[in-house]
Amino acid sequence: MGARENYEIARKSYENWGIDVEKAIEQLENVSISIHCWQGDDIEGFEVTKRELSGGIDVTGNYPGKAGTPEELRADLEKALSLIPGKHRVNLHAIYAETDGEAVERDQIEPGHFKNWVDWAKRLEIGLDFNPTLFAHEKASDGLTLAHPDKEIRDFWIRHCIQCRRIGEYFGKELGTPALTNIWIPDGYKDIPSDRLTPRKRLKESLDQIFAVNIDEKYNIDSVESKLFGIGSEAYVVGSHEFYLAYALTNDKVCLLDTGHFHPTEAVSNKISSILLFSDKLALHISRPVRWDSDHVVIFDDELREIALEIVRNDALTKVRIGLDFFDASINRIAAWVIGTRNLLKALLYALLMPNKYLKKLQEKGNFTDRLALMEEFKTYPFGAIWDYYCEKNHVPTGESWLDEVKIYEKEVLSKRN
Ligand SMILES: C[C@H](O)[C@H](O)[C@@H](O)C(=O)CO
Ligand SMILES: [Mn+2]
Repeated sequence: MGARENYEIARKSYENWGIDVEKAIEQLENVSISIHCWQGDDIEGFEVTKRELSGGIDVTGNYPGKAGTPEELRADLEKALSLIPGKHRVNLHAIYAETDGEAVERDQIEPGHFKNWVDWAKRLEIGLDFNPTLFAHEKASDGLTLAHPDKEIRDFWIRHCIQCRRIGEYFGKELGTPALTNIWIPDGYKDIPSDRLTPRKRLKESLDQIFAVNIDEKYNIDSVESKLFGIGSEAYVVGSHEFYLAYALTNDKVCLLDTGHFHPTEAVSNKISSILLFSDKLALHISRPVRWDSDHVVIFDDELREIALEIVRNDALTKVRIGLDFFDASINRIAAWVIGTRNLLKALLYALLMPNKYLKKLQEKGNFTDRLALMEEFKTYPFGAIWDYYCEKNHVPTGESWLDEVKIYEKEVLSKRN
């Protein structure tokens, strides 16, 4: 039986529950995932002055074929994008600037250093998102940046973040879709602090200065990303969840939740409805923490489906900017992007194909038996046939056949790199 016939049969099973499969497909086609460029080169970037990764994050593995130039990274991203259904965005970091061999300090970077990325995005008709890089730098060597006691260091990073917002604005203007410029900082302490408040006051003041520069939200949207702990900041992180949630809500900024930045038993899916009740915007970094913020490739697990369900059930597909954030150097890096992004899209399709309205009604009536029974039965509905049809409709390989293309690319391109 062909994919089309399988799809028709599957569609009927969903339609028996009043689910409009064509509409679900249409909704998914409008979702743009922000795909992080840093999976492609283990967060090395292209700065002329090469620096070690720091900031309490780490990439492990040494799978061959890593992108070493902007051209290679763009080619790898293009390969990955060709295997993922739909139109997506690419998320850049400041360290991916192209400065023509000249060492440019981070507080001096400019939109022009990202012209090649913008030209590339124009050709692909995709949007770009952005992040200042407040790690892997001598001015962040003690693990403090925007909350640093030294004003000179704080000012350096404030200037960097302002420049990054201008770069985001440039992306938005050139590409016709607002960039999300996300601030994440590593600031924290390894051991129990004697004063938690003062660094937080400094971070608040630094953010106020960064956002005092007026940039039209038509072009650039600002988000702030919290964290629970990092390597070397186990006891205290200045930009905690409570800090940034309060900051975002009181300053009309977007709160960004990274799924690896909470206690291991805490679920980000459970936070989405609460935030959306008080804000009309939210951003996510979907990752997979394994025992800690390990940034494993996203898999089709319970929490991913639950996050997708929360976005769909609450009609929030247009309110939530969904991004990915993982970096695994132990497997083919293009496969990592494809696996993670396809899984996220699968989870959204799964959520769109649930009888969400009916399930809500069951809960309101207190019929928890039917609620549980249906939620479980839908796990084995013929979802795979709808997914295959979706891939076919969007001209990308179905099932695992995309892997053959990655293998060919590995043989013809990656294996020839130094
Ligand atoms: C490289 C990213 O900006 C970084 O992963 C950040 O988003 C983060 O999640 C740090 O743990
Ligand atoms: Mn993140």
